[in-house]
Formats: sequence, C-alpha cells, structure tokens
Amino acid sequence: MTLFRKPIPIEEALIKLMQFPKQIEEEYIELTASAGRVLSRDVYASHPVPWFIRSPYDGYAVRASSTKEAGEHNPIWLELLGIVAAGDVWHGTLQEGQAVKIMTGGAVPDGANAVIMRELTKEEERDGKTFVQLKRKLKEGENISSVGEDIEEGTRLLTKGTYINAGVIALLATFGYEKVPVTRKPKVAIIATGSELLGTDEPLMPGKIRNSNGFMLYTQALRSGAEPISFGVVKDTFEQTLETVRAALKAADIVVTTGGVSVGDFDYIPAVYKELGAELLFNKIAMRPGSVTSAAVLGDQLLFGLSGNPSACYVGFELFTRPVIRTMLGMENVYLQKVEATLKQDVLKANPFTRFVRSKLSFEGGRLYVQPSGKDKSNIVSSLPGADCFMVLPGGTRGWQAGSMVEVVLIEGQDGMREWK
Ligand SMILES: Nc1nc2c(c(=O)[nH]1)N[C@H]1C(S)=C(S)[C@@H](COP(=O)(O)OP(=O)(O)OC[C@H]3O[C@@H](n4cnc5c(N)ncnc54)[C@H](O)[C@@H]3O)O[C@H]1N2
Ligand code: MOO
Repeated sequence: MTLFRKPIPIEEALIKLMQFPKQIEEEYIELTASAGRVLSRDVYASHPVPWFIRSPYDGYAVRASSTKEAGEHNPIWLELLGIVAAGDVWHGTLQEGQAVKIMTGGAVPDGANAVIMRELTKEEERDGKTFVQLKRKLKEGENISSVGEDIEEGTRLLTKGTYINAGVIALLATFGYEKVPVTRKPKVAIIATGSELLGTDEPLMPGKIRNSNGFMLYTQALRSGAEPISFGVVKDTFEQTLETVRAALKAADIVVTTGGVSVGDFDYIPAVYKELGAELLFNKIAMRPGSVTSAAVLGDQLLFGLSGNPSACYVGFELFTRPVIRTMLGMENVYLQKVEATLKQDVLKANPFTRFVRSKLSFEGGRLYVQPSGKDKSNIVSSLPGADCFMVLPGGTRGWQAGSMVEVVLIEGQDGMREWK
C-alpha cells in the first residue's frame, strides 16, 4: 500500500464536495427563538404597510384646501372637532374648515389629507368651541404616511435562505408571524480521536495533552448554524473509532473527526471510511495548514476527517465543513467573504501550497490592514483566539513584504458582533 497522497487544488476539492450536501427539511419555531436561523420559505407582504393612512407627527389633520389662504401674515382658524390618539379611530368625515388633533401613528380621519405639526400652531377657545391657528399653506398629502408607503401588498420581502437578523425579525413581527419557517439545523457529530487526549478536568500526565479541538469544533459548528453533538474522545484503536463513527452516523447529518487522518500507524480514519464503504472524496489538499483534510460520502451523509493539529483542524472546518452546513441550511452565500487588505509586516515564507495564515484586521486612517495573529504552524493553538480572518498566500510564492495588498478571508469579528454570512 502506498502512503503517498497526491494533493489536489482547493477548488477541485470544493467542487467534489459540494455535489453532496443534502437539502434539510423545515420546521416552525417561535419568532423569539428564530434569531440566527435561516428562512425556509419566501415571505410576502400579506397587507400593505402602513395598512391605513397614518400621521407621522403629533399635530392636526386637516383638508389641505382649507389652508390655501393661510400665510405668515394671514393666520387662518380651523374648528377643532376631536382628538385621535395612536390606536384610535375618529368616526366621521372631516369637512372644509375643520381640524382633528392627531398623535404620531394615529389614523388620519376620512376627509383629511394633510397634517400640520403641533409646534406650528396654537389653539384658542371661543364661544365654547376650540379653534386651531395655522400660518402656512399645506399641500395635499403633506405629512401623511400613505397606505403602502413602506411596503406594498404582495411584495416579496424576504427570500428563502435569508439569515434571520433583528431586521428580519422586525419584518416577520410586522406581518404577524408567531411561528417562523426555518431550515432545521444540520446535526454535526464531533469526535476527537487520540489516545493522548485528556478531558479538561484531567491532570496532565506524561505524553498526554488535553482535547482542545473537540471544543473548538463544537463552537465552529454552532457559529456556522449547525447543532453540534459531542461524541467526546476515542482512543486510537480501529474498533473504538469505527464504533463511535457508526454511532455518530446514526445521530447526525455530518460526522466530523479530528486527528488520526494522516499516515501514522495509529491513524485509523482512512481504514474506518473503507470499512464503512464510504466513498473517499479527497485526502490531501494543496493547502497549509490542513493539507490532510479528508472527506468521504456515505449515502446522503458526509464525513470530514480533519487534522489533529489545532490550526489545521480549524482551517479545515472553516474552508470545507462550514460551506456544507450553510448549503444544507439553504443559504446563498456559503463561502467565507473575501476582501483585500494591506499587509502590515513582512510575511516571508516559502509556500509550496496556498497558505491560510491566521490573522487579524485593523483599520488605520480608513485603510484596512492585516497581520498574523500569532505563530504560524499547524500545531499552534495560540494564534487562534485573536484571528478574525485568514490571510491567503498563494502557492508557489515566497510570501509578501509589508505594504503589499493581500487577499483575506473573513471569519469572525473579535467582538462577536459581525455576522459574516
Ligand atoms: N509522515 C508524515 N507525517 C505527517 C504528515 C505527512 O504527510 N506525512 N502530515 C503532517 C500534517 S501536515 C499534519 S496536519 C498532521 C496530521 O495528523 P493527523 O490529522 O493524523 O492528527 P494526529 O496525528 O492524530 O494529531 C496531530 C497532532 O495534533 C494533536 N491533537 C490531536 N487531536 C487533538 C485534539 N482533539 N486537541 C488538541 N490536539 C490534538 C496530536 O496530539 C498531535 O500532536 O500529520 C503530520 N504528519
Ligand atoms: O495538514 Mo498539515 O496541517 O498541512 O499542516
């Protein structure tokens, strides 16, 4: 058996992989629980917004024609008939020479077609009646929110695949969505393989390290919109690995393992794929870190064999697993967004393969800069917390000097505030 694996370009690996993500069914969930989920249906306006004529100001609703003689030196007086608060309706039809006091959001009475702001008027009592003084002409439709001004009935407002943010929630609430149709979260099983791995509660022992990738992948799956299911740690034995992957396939749509995917004596993932009868899509990609990233397909399920090295594992998930999850969610933009930034410091490293350097962005003088967020080896964990992007250094180069423009793919804002979709 040859251990040599021929690396394939990233694009080729993605083309192979992206034939397989399955479409996930929808479910209805509470509006308040829908933030961060993905719409499974288009949303149409079932009524216009506003659906009745509304006043945008506290003031007086009038007929514009009643004000045509009004001017700075020619005040006119209109008889005040009543008051409409927001939520109320004034029954009757306003005539020439009449006014109704109205609050912001109030329904403009029939017959009225303009509103004057309260500050531009004054009220006066005369002979038991109230009059309102205007010193300016109003145009028909002035200060009126017309029916459908915001949204016309029947408009397609949101398309299936839309990420639900606060604005989407506002729109759904406007149309009375108590329950929202969303795609079910794909279930992603996470298995950390390695006899050297300890739990976070265990003391360090010779030759052992703590499992950090399991927790990291759990978080990456969560922020990609999936439902992670942790299968903990398995020892490097073929039987245990096979048994756990089998159990994970029963519970999840996608199975992600970390470690055991290379050519070591105890790297059992390739053999497990074989035993399961899964079709191997790739097991070597022309990239660093994460060259050992593997994927296989079994029926409608995908298996990812990510590196055990923390940075390689992280990059492998973002570049390959995340777009699969987002495709299953029905999203349109499934890949990480690309921008260009100015390199802040020399990054001089020979790149036989395309290199994804964990990096951080900064703005200075309105310009976007990028620099590595720490050490750049695949077994490094310390550069991950500060990374909000990967700097992409193309294969076949010897790196770049400070001041060069480089391509950057965005991952997550450091303040957790950005929604990279
Ligand atoms: N002869 C060769 N050796 C290696 C090759 C190669 O092509 N030929 N590739 C190297 C590259 S590149 C990588 S990346 C690693 C990938 O190895 P595996 O994915 O099989 O991972 P392991 O050997 O199981 O572990 C690698 C490293 O990571 C640590 N690890 C594993 N799991 C975790 C975890 N859950 N949390 C934290 N750290 C973990 C593990 O202890 C090892 O130190 O192979 C190279 N070798
Ligand atoms: O897959 Mo290894 O991480 O290329 O560095």
